[in-house]
Amino acid sequence: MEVIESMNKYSFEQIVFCNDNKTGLKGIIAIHNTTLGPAMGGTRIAPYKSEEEALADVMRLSRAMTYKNAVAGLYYGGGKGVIIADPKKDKSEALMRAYGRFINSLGGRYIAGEDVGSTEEDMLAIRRETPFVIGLPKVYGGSGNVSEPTAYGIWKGIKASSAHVFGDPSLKGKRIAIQGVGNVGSSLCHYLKQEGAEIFISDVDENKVGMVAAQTGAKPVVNEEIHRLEVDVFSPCALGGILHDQTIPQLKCRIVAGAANNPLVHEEEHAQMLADRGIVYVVDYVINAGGVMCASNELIGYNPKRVYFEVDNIYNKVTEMLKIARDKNVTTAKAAMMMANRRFQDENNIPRLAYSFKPPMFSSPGPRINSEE
Ligand SMILES: NC(=O)C1=CN([C@@H]2O[C@H](COP(=O)(O)OP(=O)(O)OC[C@H]3O[C@@H](n4cnc5c(N)ncnc54)[C@H](O)[C@@H]3O)[C@@H](O)[C@H]2O)C=CC1
Ligand SMILES: O=C(O)CCC(=O)C(=O)O
Repeated sequence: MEVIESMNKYSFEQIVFCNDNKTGLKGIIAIHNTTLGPAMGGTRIAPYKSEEEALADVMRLSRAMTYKNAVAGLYYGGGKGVIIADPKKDKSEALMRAYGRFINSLGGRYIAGEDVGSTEEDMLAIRRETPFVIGLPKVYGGSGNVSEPTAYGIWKGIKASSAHVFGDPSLKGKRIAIQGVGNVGSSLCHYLKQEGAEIFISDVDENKVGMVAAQTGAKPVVNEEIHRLEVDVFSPCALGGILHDQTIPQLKCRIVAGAANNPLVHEEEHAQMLADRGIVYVVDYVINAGGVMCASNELIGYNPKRVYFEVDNIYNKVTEMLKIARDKNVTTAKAAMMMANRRFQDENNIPRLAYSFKPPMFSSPGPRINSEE
């Protein structure tokens, strides 16, 4: 892959490759755009098969953060990090701290948070090296696990899309299929259960399916079949890249709305394909902003009441996106991009907060790191 060529094509500002022989850290930080403020986004830890795969993932995730933060009304730009490692086997505090030192060297241009494979404890390890991290445990003044407000936002977004498609936001009796019952998917099930929806779930991890089914009454489905179910809403809450030329024709739903980042393999082309089939696609970065809205609150003093008040607004953002798409006869992907671009125009004359953010260094002694350090 021609890296700078590719940065140029998608208007990336900076990509940082991180290597630390001592701890085995191999990471990439992609800063897409800092027009609205410092780049903010989670760090994903995954056993990528190649550097190319990791680079492609971090670039795509990073771009989505630019638009997510913009549509959410946050004063942050878009960035993301990836660490090439198996989170179950290869993670250590020393490795996370080495990564934290790379983040620190960027002087606040990138603020890290959690993503798939990283935890609150990992954010705490990073915090020992840099103030430019969010998603800390609650006992350290952080917002804790942000999956709960993410799920709340997904629930609200599904209700908004239901109002648009069926003329009623109520999900009572609606059939909803959720692919992936990890942190967000399982929490979403609880909201849907409260409302009396009929829930279908799948996951590659059978134990999670069993547990969530027992707690919520959701019906387990074979993972390969979940997207083919005849339902009102298909909610992808696992990993991205699951909707493409083969799977889109198999869908039998009216709405696609879930947490997974980048569920479409090709954003525009597959958004069009869904629209052509009469399926309403709720753009990932509009509906799944609850996590970053919550975690970024830490920088102004975490307040759960304010978080839920702000995340509630996802209902209005989804409604607005669907209205733009209908009124202008464009895909929802284009409509969401229009909303993000309007934000960039609105902010053009506002002085940047970007690099004035300097929280104090972390003072707790915390756990010891291993003797290698
Ligand atoms: N946690 C959050 O606050 C946010 C999460 N997201 C996105 O939402 C998605 C879910 O996030 P989390 O629940 O936090 O992750 P998680 O790792 O807790 O859960 C993901 C679940 O998907 C399952 N899974 C993995 N591959 C699968 C496959 N091919 N088919 C079915 N199930 C599969 C896993 O076993 C796991 O249970 C991710 O794409 C993440 O990037 C987006 C915004 C915020
Ligand atoms: O929750 C965070 O801190 C990061 C948010 C993020 O990376 C995402 O929304 O995909």
